[in-house]
Amino acid sequence: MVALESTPPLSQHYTKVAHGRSHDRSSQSEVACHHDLPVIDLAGLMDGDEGARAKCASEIAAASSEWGFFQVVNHGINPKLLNRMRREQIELFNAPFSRKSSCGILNNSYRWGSPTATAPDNFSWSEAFHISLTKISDESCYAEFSSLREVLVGYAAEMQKLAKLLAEVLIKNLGQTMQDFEETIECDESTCFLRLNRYPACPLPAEISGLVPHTDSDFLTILHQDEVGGLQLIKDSKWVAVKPNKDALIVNIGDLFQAWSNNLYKSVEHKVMANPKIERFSVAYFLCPSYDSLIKTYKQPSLYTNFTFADYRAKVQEDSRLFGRKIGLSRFLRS
Ligand SMILES: O=C(O)CCC(=O)C(=O)O
Ligand SMILES: [Fe+2]
Repeated sequence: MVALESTPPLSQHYTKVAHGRSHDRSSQSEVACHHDLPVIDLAGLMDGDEGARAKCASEIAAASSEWGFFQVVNHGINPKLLNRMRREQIELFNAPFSRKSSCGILNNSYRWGSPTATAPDNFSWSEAFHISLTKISDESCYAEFSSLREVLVGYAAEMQKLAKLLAEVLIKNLGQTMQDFEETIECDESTCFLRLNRYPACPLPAEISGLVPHTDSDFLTILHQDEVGGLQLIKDSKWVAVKPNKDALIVNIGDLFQAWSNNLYKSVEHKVMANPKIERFSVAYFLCPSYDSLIKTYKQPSLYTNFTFADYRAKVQEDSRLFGRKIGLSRFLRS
């Protein structure tokens, strides 16, 4: 009963977008390979000797170039915090749809379906709170969900620490110092985002994606997924399914690191398959700079023009409005 009234009217919206067109999703429904995504033990980075740190750093750099995606274990984030976040997330999504869409909580961050979708293949069967972290300690953000505040604040702080640690490894691997990076990039907790995702069970999983193929518009993302599975990423032009690992967090490179590293690190397309029976939850932390931060490649000649994060977001929003999807980094390639 609760599930019924908490789920947004995805079916009605999908029907409108599809206009009775059947959707050829043959390229997406082909069976995904089951290569294992690299698993990197961060213990060496946190408290190892110089040799262990260097080995771990080179594994992170290699996975960022070859895969653009990897898993981390011994990441230092307390599993109790991860579990509490999941419980709070479920409670929040279980609220009635009318409440979620009207109460303005979490800085008006509730989204569902794909408002800009112009065709079935850019429709996502999911709902999310896409939360700017600027005001998350304000009590006024939480309405009746007051117990979410402490968990969200703690979760964002831990994710920020881990994301900064990984970013530092990737910057140093380019031969730069953090000072070089911070000359044009301002990146702290207030400029980042957390996204709570719910993928309700979907009656047409062969036709509709849980989340359509995309790359992330950030430096890097840290994802905590549940045991259901469904995340897939492109590797060597094939979709690879990520097997859930309860001890691991998933890290992926975003567009800004691909530009900064002049394509050494890869921001790869990923998507979530819809599930006909079971709902799925995930939480993503996006390491983003301030809007006026200048993204410039670490070395010349640069493949990309210099752009601010505000320029990037504006282009993504414009393309989504005009074409129903993001075009991304190729918009900033030098001609
Ligand atoms: O839920 C997932 O597994 C992926 C989420 C994702 O890619 C995103 O929020 O950008
Ligand atoms: Fe993503």
